[in-house]
Amino acid sequence: MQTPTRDEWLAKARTLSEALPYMRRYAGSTFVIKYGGHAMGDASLAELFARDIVLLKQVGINPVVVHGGGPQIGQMLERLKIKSSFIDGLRVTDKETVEVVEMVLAGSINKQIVAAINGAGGRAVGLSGKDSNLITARRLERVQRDPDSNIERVLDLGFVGEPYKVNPQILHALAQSDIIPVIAPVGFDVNGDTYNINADTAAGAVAAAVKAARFFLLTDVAGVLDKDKKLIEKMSLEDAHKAIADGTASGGMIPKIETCIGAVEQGVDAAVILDGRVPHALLLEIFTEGGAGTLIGKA
Ligand SMILES: Nc1ncnc2c1ncn2[C@@H]1O[C@H](COP(=O)(O)OP(=O)(O)O)[C@@H](O)[C@H]1O
Ligand SMILES: CC(=O)N[C@@H](CCC(=O)OP(=O)(O)O)C(=O)O
Repeated sequence: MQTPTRDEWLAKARTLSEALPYMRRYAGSTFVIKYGGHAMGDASLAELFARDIVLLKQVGINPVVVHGGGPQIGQMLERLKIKSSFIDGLRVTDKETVEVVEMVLAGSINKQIVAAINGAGGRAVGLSGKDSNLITARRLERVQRDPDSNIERVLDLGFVGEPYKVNPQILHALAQSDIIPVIAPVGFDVNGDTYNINADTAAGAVAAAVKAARFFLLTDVAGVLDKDKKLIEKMSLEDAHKAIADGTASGGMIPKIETCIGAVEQGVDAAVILDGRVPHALLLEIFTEGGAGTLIGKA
C-alpha cells in the first residue's frame, strides 16, 4: 500500500472527526437495516456490509438486520425445477415453495450473514419470525380490480403473509447485550402454518415495533430518483405519497416507499432508501453530513 499524502491523512481525520456528533446523537438508538438479496450478491460488498454493522454496534448503536434473498430463492427453485411466479412483486407461494423459501432464507442466507458479521469481529445471532414469537403473520389478501369490468377479485398468493403482530421482546433483550440480531422474513400463525413475507414489509414491521430511530432499506439504486433521474435527498410523507400517485416511483419502488411511509407513521423517526452497491453506503449515510440516499421523514 502506498503511503498516504498529508492531504489524504487530513481528509481521513476530517471524516473521522465529522462522525463524532452523529455517534453521540445515535448512541443507544436502534437502527433497523433491510439488506436485500440484490445488495448481498457481491462477496466483497457483503464483507464491507458486515464490517459496517459491527462498527455500528461498537459505537453504541443497536443494529437489527432484516434480510431478503429473492434472487437466491429463485435460483434454488430453479435447481429444484419448481416453477415460480410473481403478482405485484410478491412470489406466489404454495406449500412446496414455502418450504424452499424457509430453507433458503432462514437456512443458508441467514447463516451466511451471521457468519460474515462474526467474521468481522461481531457477535450475530440468526432468527426467523418464528423464534421467540417474533413475527406472527396472517395470509395476505390481495384484491385486484379488472379495469374493463371494474369487478374486484381476491387473488390467491398461497402462503404469502403479512406481519400481524411483532413481539420485540427478544430484540429488546439483545439490545442490552453485545449480540446483533439477523432476521429472516419468515412468519408463522396460530395454526402452525409458515408464511413467506416480503423482506421490505417484514423489516418495516420490525422497525415500527422497536420504534427504530432509523430504518434503512439497502437496494440497487441510489435512492428515490425524480423524473430526470436525479436523486431526491429528502421527502416528507406528503412528497412520498405524491411520488407514488404521480408515477415518479414505479415497480419495486412503490412498496418500498409505502413501507417507509408506514414505518414513519408508526413511530420510526425516519426511513432511508439507499444504494447497497456503494461500499460503506450505510456509514456514509449515518456518519457524514451529506448522507447518501433518500430520507423519508415527517417534516
Ligand atoms: N423513482 C424511482 N427511483 C428509483 N428507483 C425506481 C423508481 N421507480 C422505480 N424504480 C425501480 O425500483 C427498483 C428497486 O426496487 P426492487 O427491484 O424491488 O428492489 P430490491 O430488490 O432491492 O428490493 C429500482 O431498481 C428501479 O428499477
Ligand atoms: C412474498 C415474497 O415475495 N417474498 C420474497 C421474500 C424475499 C425477499 O423479499 O427478498 P428481496 O428483498 O431480496 O427481494 C420472495 O419470495 O422472494
